[in-house]
Amino acid sequence: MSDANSRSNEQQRVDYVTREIEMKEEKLYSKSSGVKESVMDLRRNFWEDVTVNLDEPDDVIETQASIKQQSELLSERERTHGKISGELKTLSRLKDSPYFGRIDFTESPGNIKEQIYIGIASLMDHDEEDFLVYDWRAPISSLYYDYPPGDAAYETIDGTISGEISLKRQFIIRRGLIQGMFDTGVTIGDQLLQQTLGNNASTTMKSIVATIQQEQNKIIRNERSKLLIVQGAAGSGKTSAALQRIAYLMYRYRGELNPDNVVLFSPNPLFSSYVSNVLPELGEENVRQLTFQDYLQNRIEKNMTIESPFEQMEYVLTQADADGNAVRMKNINYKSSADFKHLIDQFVVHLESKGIQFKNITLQKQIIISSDEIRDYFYALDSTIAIPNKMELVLKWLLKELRKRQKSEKDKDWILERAELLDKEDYLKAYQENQEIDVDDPALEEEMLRSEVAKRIFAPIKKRIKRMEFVNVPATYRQLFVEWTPDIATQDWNEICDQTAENLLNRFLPWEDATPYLYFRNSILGADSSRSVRYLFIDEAQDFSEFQFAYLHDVFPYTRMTLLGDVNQAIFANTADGNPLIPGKVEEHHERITLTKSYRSTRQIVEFTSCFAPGKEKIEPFNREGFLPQLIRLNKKTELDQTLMENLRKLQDSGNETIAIICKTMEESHGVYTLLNDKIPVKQITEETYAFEKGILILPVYLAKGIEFDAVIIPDASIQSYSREEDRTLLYTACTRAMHHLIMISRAEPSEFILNTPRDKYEEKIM
Ligand SMILES: Nc1ncnc2c1ncn2[C@@H]1O[C@H](COP(=O)(O)OP(=O)(O)OP(=O)(O)O)[C@@H](O)[C@H]1O
Repeated sequence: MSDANSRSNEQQRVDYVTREIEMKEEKLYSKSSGVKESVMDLRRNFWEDVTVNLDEPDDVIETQASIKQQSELLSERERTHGKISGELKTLSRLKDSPYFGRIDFTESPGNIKEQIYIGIASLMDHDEEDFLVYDWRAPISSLYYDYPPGDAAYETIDGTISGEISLKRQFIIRRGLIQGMFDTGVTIGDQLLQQTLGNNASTTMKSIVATIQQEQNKIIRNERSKLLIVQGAAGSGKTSAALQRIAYLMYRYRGELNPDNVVLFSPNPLFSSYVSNVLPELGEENVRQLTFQDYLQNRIEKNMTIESPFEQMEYVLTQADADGNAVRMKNINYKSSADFKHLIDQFVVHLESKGIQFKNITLQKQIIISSDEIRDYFYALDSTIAIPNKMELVLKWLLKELRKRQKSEKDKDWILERAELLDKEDYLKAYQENQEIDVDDPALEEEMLRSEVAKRIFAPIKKRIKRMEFVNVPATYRQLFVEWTPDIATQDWNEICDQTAENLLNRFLPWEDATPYLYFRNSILGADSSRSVRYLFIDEAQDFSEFQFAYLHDVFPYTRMTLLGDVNQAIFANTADGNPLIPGKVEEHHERITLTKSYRSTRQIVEFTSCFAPGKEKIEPFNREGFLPQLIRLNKKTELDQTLMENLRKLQDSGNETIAIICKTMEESHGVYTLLNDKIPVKQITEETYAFEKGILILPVYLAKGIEFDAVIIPDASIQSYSREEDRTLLYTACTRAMHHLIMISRAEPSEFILNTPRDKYEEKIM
C-alpha cells in the first residue's frame, strides 16, 4: 500500500468516525433537549406543582414533603442533563481530533491483527460493539507509549497479554482532517514534539496526551506505590505527568474515586491557574488544588497571621545582614528539621501533667465556667488517657454544664427581655418544633419563648466549645519557649525562644512556625486525619522541609502520595536537608523515578543551564534548536532601561508573546517595574496574581516556579546578585523558565555561575 493510498485510507476512516460521532451527537441532542425542556418546565412550574399550605402544623409538614419531592425530581433531571452535556463536550472534542495514535497489534499466539486507534476518550460504533477509538488510559493503549514496533505486552486485570506491534503511527488531525501522519519507533513523536515545543508558550498548560514519553508513562500509570517520588530536571514534564496521572487515576477508578479524593499542592496561586485547564481538556473535572499555605491557614485560628513562604524568602534574601537575621536563620533551620518535631513531642508529654492553657467560658461578659475549673477538670482525668481524648471528655462535660446553665438561665427575668432576638421566622420555627403546645395557653407560650431565647443565646457558646475554642493553643505553644526547659536544647535555643515568644504574643506565625504550630495543635486537640484524601500530589516538593514532610505523613497516613520536584530548584531556606527527593533520605517503602530529559527549552538553553545546575545528575536536552543564551555586559554609559527596552522590542518583533523579566527578589522586581512602567506596557506579578496574560511580565524567581515563558530576561545577572551557593538554584530556576530565548544582563562583573560556563555555551555582547 503506497503512502498516499494509506493516507487516503486513513482519511476515509477519519471521515467514517466523524460521521459516527455526528450520529451520536444528534441522538444526544434530541435526548438533551427533552431533558432540558423538562428541567425548564420543572423550574417554571415549581411552585405550582407543590402544595403550599401553612395553616396547620400538619399542612406545614405536607408542604415540606411536597417541596422535597419536587426538588429531588429537579436535581435528578439536572444531573442527567449535566451528564449529557459532558458527553456532548467529549464528542465535540473527538470530532475535531478523534485520535492521535494507532498501533497494529497481534496477540500471540497467532491471533488476528487488530488496529487500535487511541484518542482522548473511547468511542464505540453505532452497534456499541467495536471500539472505534480507545481511551488513552485503557490498558491496551499503554502499548502505544511503552513499546516500539516488535514484541510488546500490556497488563490487564486478568494478567499480561503479549504479542507483536507491527505498526505504530501518529496523527495530527484538526477539524477532521489529517494534517500530519508519521510512523514511529519508541520515542513518540520527534516530529510532533518538535512542532508542539517549538510553539509559543501558553498562558495555560496543555495536556501532553499525544506525546507522553515512556518514562513519563511509568509515573502516569503507577498503581503499586504508596509513595512515588519523582526527581526530574527542569522542564522534564513532572507537572505534566502529574496531571496526566490524575486523569489516569480518575479513569482507572471511575465510580470509586471522585475529584474530592484527590488533592494537589501547588507552589503558588498563579501556578494553580496555569495548570487548571489540563484536566478539563482531558474531559475530567478539576481536583482540589491549593497551596500548602492555604491548607495551613484553613486549619489555624483565624486571628493568627501566617507569614507566607514568599515573605520568608524575601526576608532571607533582602535582609541577610539586618539585626536578628542570624537568629532568624537558626530559627528557620531548626524548625525545618525533624528534631524540632521530636522536641514538640517531648513538650506534649510534659503537658500530660501540667501546663495546658484554657480559656474562660463567658456569657454576657460574665465568666460561667472559669479556665481554672476547666484546667482542674482536665488534669483530674485519668492520666493514662491521651490528651486529645481528654479534650473530648472536657468538651462533653462543658456541653453538659452548659445545658444545666441554659436551663437555669431560662427562668431568669433577663431572658424575656431578649425575646426581641427572635424574628417572625423564628417564632414560626419554634411553634413547629413545639407543636404539642397549646398556643392559647399564655403560660406555655411563655415557657416556649424562654426556651427558644435561651437556646439562641447559648448556641454560639456551644459552637465555640465544639470547635475546642476553650483551649488556648497559642498560649500553650508559647509555653514551649517561655516556661519549659527541654532536656537537650539545640544551640542558640534561648535566642530562638525569645524570638518565637515575641511573635506569638503578636499572634504572628513566621512561615517556619506555621507547620510546627499546626502539628502541635493537632497533638493536643486531635488531628483531622484527612481520610477522604486518597491521592495527594505535591508539586515542587523540593521546597518542603523535613518537618513538613513528617507532618504530612502523620496527617495523611492512608493516602497515596506522589512527590514531584527537582533538587536543583530548591529555593527555600533549609528545605534540602531530609528532603525525600534526595536518594537515601527515605527509608520506608517507596518507588523513585528520575526524569533526565528536558523538553521545555531549546538545546542551547538546556546545555547552558546544565553547566551550573547545582546537582551532578545528567540533564539531556530534547533536540530542539534555538539561539545561544546571551550575556549582555552594560558599559558605563548605557542605562538598564534602554537595554531592556531594546531587547524587549526585538523579542516582541520576532514573535515572542510571553516575556518574563525574572528578578531575584520582589524588591528588585519593584525597581524594574518603576523603571519600565511609563515606557512600555508591563505587568508586575505578585503573590496575589491569580492568572497571567500574554505580554511582558516582571516577577521574582520564586513566583515563576513551575511556569514557562517564550523568553526570559535576567535584568541583573551580576556577581553581587548571584554568588552564594543558595543563589545558584535561584539563577538556575530563573534561566530554566525560558523556552526559546534567554538574555542575561549585567552591569558589574557577571555572576561566576555564568562565567564558569564554557564560552561556547553562550554569547557575550557589550552594550
Ligand atoms: N511528553 C511531552 N510531550 C509534549 N510536551 C511535553 C512533554 N513533556 C513535557 N512537555 C512540555 O515541556 C514543558 C515542561 O513541562 P513541565 O512544566 O511539566 O515540566 P516540569 O518538570 O514540571 O518543569 P519545572 O520543574 O521546570 O517546573 C511543558 O511545556 C510541557 O508541555
